[in-house]
Amino acid sequence: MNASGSPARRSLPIRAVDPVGARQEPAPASPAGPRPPELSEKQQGLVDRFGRVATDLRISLIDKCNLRCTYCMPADGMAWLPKSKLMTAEEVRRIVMIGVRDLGVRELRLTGGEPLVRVDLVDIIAAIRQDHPELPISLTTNAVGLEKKAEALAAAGLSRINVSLDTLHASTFKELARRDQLNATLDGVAAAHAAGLTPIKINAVLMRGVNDHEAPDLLDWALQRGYELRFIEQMPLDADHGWRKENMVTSAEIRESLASRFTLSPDPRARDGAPAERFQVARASDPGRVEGIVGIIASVTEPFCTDCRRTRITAEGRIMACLFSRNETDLLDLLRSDATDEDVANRWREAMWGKPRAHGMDHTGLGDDDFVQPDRSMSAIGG
Ligand SMILES: Nc1nc2c(ncn2[C@@H]2O[C@H](COP(=O)(O)OP(=O)(O)OP(=O)(O)O)[C@@H](O)[C@H]2O)c(=O)[nH]1
Ligand SMILES: C[S@@+](CC[C@H](N)C(=O)[O-])C[C@H]1O[C@@H](n2cnc3c(N)ncnc32)[C@H](O)[C@@H]1O
Ligand code: SF4
Ligand code: SF4
Repeated sequence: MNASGSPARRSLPIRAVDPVGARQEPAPASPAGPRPPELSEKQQGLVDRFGRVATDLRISLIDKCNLRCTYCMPADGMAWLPKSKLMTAEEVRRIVMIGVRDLGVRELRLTGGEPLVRVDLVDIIAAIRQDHPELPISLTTNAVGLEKKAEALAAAGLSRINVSLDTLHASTFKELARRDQLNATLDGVAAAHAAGLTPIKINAVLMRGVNDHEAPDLLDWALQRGYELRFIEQMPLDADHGWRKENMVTSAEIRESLASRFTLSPDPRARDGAPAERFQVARASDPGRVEGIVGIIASVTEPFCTDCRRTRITAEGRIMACLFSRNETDLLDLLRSDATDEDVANRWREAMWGKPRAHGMDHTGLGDDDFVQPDRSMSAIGG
């Protein structure tokens, strides 16, 4: 046993990799390819075959949602996981403990589905915070119902939130999210701001002919409130499988639309593995005065997979090494057996070792002929 009372861990062989060089090479033939010399325990993080190291853990707490965004969920007919198949609060806590203590995880994102739908969300956050006083814990949410929960979440130890908001018009919200909840979302964001869950980031997916003309208005709204807006290129992760590359609003188009009112210049801060490319924003009428930051997450036209630092666990406890993985690795069966933390960590390492190079394949190319959309929608993976 070690000092924390857990069974001592064996030293595992993990490939010694050159992150930069490895990214230039073709994908290894198989995840089970030659194994590297032994590294010390501390180096045994979530390393993959391409030298990337996952330090950013994203856990989906629930597959259910109270909205039905067209780019994510179907209008109806989605089968929810039974409660018995969802990770319990204690299981989530244990996974985070293993990730942080043994595998080099440095930040945690809780997502879904809609994480606010999870009744024990505050308790989950409080328990994780108790274990990890310094861990950045963030939440990605649609903010419906956040108005009543923001203070409790902040008190439990949540660090910050990202809120999805695609439009400032009630009718467009109803069309996109198939629910009439714009005001609930706006009230939720304001409450989060008041509770100090900052910096607040706003995620907007632009859909051609629906809300793509709103880009400058959304940015204006976010700047006035001190929020960091990010535009997201739509990815093929909709339950209806209706995504078409030619219909997607591209990063280039978004920048062009913003240029009607704003001047963007690259944010000098290092990107540091973040999906969003950030720009400093000034009004075209006053280009010398930077008013805030806007980000563009161009997963389709400017992929960032070479610097991916993410590891995901779905609500039913499966590791998805990549957002587009078609292979999943079950952790819940281990968690519900008498397996040790070391067994869990080893399975997690193995799963991440086999992480695809990009977009679930050995190359980037959402929408290419050989790209296969995962069966799961974004809501069922954990965005
Ligand atoms: N291709 C790809 N896109 C991702 C991934 N993770 C998140 N995204 C996209 O990025 C969007 C924003 O994600 P968020 O959960 O708000 O957070 P983030 O941008 O990852 O992180 P922060 O900036 O640190 O708050 C998601 O809605 C996805 O569309 C990923 O692993 N791969
Ligand atoms: C799946 S949601 C889960 C958390 C929460 N329900 C929310 O909407 O913020 C997480 C993020 O995924 C994004 N998303 C969903 N489907 C997407 C798609 N097809 N392409 C790009 N982003 C998508 C949403 O805009 C949201 O910001
Ligand atoms: S994007 Fe978030 S809010 Fe919209 S349907 Fe998907 S899970 Fe729900
Ligand atoms: S598509 Fe996969 S490899 Fe690329 S950034 Fe997302 S999770 Fe990472």
